[in-house]
Amino acid sequence: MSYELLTCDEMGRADRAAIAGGIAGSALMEAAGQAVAREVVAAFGPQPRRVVVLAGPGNNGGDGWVAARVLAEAGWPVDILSLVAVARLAGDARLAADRWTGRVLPLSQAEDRLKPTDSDAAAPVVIDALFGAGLARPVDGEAARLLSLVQVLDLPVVAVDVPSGVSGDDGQVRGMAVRAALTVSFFRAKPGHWLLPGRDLRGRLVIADIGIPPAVLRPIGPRIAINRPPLWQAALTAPAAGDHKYRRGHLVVAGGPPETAGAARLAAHAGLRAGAGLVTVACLSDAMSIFAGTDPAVMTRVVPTPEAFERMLQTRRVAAAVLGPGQGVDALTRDWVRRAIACLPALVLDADALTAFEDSAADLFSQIRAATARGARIVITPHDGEFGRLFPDLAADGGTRIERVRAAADRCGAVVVLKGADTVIAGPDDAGAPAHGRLAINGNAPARLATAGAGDVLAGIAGGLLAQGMAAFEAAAAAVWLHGAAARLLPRGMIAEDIAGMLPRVLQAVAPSDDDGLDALGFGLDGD
Ligand SMILES: NC(=O)C1=CN([C@@H]2O[C@H](COP(=O)(O)OP(=O)(O)OC[C@H]3O[C@@H](n4cnc5c(N)ncnc54)[C@H](OP(=O)(O)O)[C@@H]3O)[C@@H](O)[C@H]2O)[C@@H](O)CC1
Ligand SMILES: Nc1ncnc2c1ncn2[C@@H]1O[C@H](COP(=O)(O)OP(=O)(O)O)[C@@H](O)[C@H]1O
Ligand SMILES: [K+]
Repeated sequence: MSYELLTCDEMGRADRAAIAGGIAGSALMEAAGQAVAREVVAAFGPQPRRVVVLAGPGNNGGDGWVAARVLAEAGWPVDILSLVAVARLAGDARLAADRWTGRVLPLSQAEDRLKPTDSDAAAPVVIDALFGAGLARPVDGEAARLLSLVQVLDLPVVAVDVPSGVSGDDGQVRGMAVRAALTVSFFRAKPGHWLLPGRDLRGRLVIADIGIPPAVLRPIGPRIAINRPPLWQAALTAPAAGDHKYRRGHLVVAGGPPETAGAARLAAHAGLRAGAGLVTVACLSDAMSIFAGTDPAVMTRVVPTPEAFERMLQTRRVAAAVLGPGQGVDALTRDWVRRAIACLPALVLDADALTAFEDSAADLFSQIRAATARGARIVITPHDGEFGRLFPDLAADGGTRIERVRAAADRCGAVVVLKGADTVIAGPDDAGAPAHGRLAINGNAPARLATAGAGDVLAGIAGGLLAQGMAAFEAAAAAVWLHGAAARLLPRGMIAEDIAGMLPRVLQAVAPSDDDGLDALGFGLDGD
């Protein structure tokens, strides 16, 4: 199983390298089209069913012509609607079209042929081979008309490479796209298969081997990956015989005022579950009874002044801290954050610890940079709203989600976890920094995680992993995946408090260095 994701440009380079290495482009296209046909048969066969191929002007269309021929040879009734005349096709796509011996329907017959007829046992299957990696502008005109017909008729769609109109680079829809039941792509998946709305529109994803040798990736050096355990599994620490609780890592969670104390409680509990040896909530005296009276394994320490907080961080063998959940958007939070950054080896800044710097983001970033320069591991975990407060220019006009998170990590020097349904984790592109420009897209989080406090749990998990010494990028990516996996084990109706309780099962499953343990959870590594 491969975890790298290739941008359309990187995929093109892989393609060209394979061709330069002696594999004919037409052979790659043949393999791609055959894979599409094979998946159509597997999903909709074995009884032949009427198929309509929508073929575009480039190589994506070429794959469609090959699939059409292979299906027709297997006895499936196939029609082709081509966006351009065959005479206008070039290269491998032209070769593929020239091998088609059936009819090519004029676009004026599209509606007639797409509509289910009385003689159809089932609605026709549409192979969407209009545009793939070469999508250059919004889909409009005839292509949009064809896709609208498919959408209105609600036909089952198999997309070649990506649903036409979805950008392989960022999952955004340019113009229009229709939802596929199945997408067959080649060699490696693309970021657009995993970022919304592309992830939603692509349906089930099959990545077919079309004979491109993996060695072509070496000079390309892909830096985007789907967030899966092999990315960080080796960095998880297991309790060792000689451990005591301080050696496993002391995590401090900043506790806020009584009315929002639940957030820090969730984070503290999750930090313990993630494996911190001990967790202390630091708070003012008015909240002490709340923190002390709840989670028996979590300790509480009253720190009446910022100086007392700093002294505690310096004298209690603190390995990491989580600041922000329910802490309050005020000068006191800023003060605690500055002191924690200045003296701790590892830190998660979430929620209020980010919002409190809305008007002084540059100040926060310069402190983070100074700390990471001396080796501190810092993770920030904004949702889109918090991200917009710290990076208003990037949020307003920062390109794709990937580009935005990358630019944010470069600017602030921390590992950035941009939370959402398709959480993205990015490390800064500093030469020599351990995270050096790496980026992971998470795909395992169920929508039921959109519940109050889920983010506090995530911050606690990340803090617990940092406290055990994990590198920042690995800890952040692992936390996001473990959080999603834990939620997936819970039924609808789950609330934030339930998540940490599933961590033992999830951690047990990912502890081995192979993937076998994951099967025990009841969900495999494929698809999502
Ligand atoms: N890489 C690999 O390893 C392999 C890749 N393979 C396949 O190749 C696909 C990439 O092929 P590709 O580069 O020819 O691009 P493709 O997606 O066909 O689009 C380009 C054409 O569409 C046109 N066009 C674009 N946008 C448009 C719009 N909105 N509205 C109208 N027209 C628009 C554009 O026109 P132009 O911009 O030139 O005017 C051009 O004619 C890839 O997705 C995969 O399926 C396989 O064969 C096996 C190996
Ligand atoms: N639709 C969704 N699908 C999957 N995960 C989601 C979805 N919505 C939110 N999440 C996840 O739930 C958590 C919510 O965090 P956050 O926005 O900070 O909420 P809170 O402050 O209430 O804890 C994040 O980890 C986010 O990635
Ligand atoms: K397509």
